[in-house]
Amino acid sequence: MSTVTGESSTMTTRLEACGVTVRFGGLVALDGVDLTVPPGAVVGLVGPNGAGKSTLFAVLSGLLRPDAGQVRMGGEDVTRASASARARRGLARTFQRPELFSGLTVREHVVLADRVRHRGGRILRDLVTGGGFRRPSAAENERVDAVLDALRLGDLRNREVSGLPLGACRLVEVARALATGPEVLLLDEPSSGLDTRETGELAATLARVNADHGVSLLLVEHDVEMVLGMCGTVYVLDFGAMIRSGPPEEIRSDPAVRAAYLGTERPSRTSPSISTAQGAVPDEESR
Ligand SMILES: Nc1ncnc2c1ncn2[C@@H]1O[C@H](COP(=O)(O)OP(=O)(O)OP(=O)(O)O)[C@@H](O)[C@H]1O
Repeated sequence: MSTVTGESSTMTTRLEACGVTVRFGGLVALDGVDLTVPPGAVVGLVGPNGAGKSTLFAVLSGLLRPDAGQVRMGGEDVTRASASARARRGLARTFQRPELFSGLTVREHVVLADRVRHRGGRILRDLVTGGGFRRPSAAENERVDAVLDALRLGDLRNREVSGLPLGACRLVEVARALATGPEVLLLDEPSSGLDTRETGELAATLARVNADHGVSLLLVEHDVEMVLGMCGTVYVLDFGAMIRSGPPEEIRSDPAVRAAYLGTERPSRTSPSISTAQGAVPDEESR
């Protein structure tokens, strides 16, 4: 990406996809896709079923290497960097189905993440020697409590995560991610399985995390309303192509976006296996 003066603007972005193409056999799942996550931004990625959202998420998080194009962090090419190498550079993620350790408490999840950040490779030695389970130091307690309080998880801190409601498990994942000190947090379908009230609460919490910690957020979501409500910039994928990006008010009224969601005026298909679009972009009147 260049400015009109030809000066590269990539140093101002935390995470970037540049011309990313992914093919699965004859199917073009992503076709030269661009996406930018600036510092402190809340960015959303939406699209009908089969549009390529999960594929782009996998490329950005380092689980899938693209056939063409680049992924950059802070302007540096990380396309060939592993997921763990990207994590060390400040990328964290949550999962559609929370990946937590059932025997550990909420607090222990965050303590472990804090130790990964502050003790680095020594945590492996600690786990072998039993040091990983030592009592947290005063400094660790202070940092962990700050994260738990930020996510309003204080009352649940000593509860084992097994048995917690899904909404709380999602917050534990976010807390664990925050404790690693990320610059960018990728959220994979954060509203999945939550009801309207829980989704609203989660959106408010994420907005607070973004405002208070300056962490850039990228949400990949089926819940278009959640994305339009909380993101400053929304990207819309359809059939592997980025058909629009812009502020929510533009996206909401864009004819191409509405057509993509309503399944009309579709571009020609690259594969007959692509499923029918579901859901619709809500208009202002129906909100
Ligand atoms: N491993 C794979 N092998 C072959 N085709 C794949 C593979 N993964 C995804 N696809 C295809 O790539 C296209 C994009 O899939 P992807 O899962 O990225 O879409 P999506 O937008 O996340 O869809 P959904 O909203 O339904 O989760 C689809 O046509 C899908 O069938």
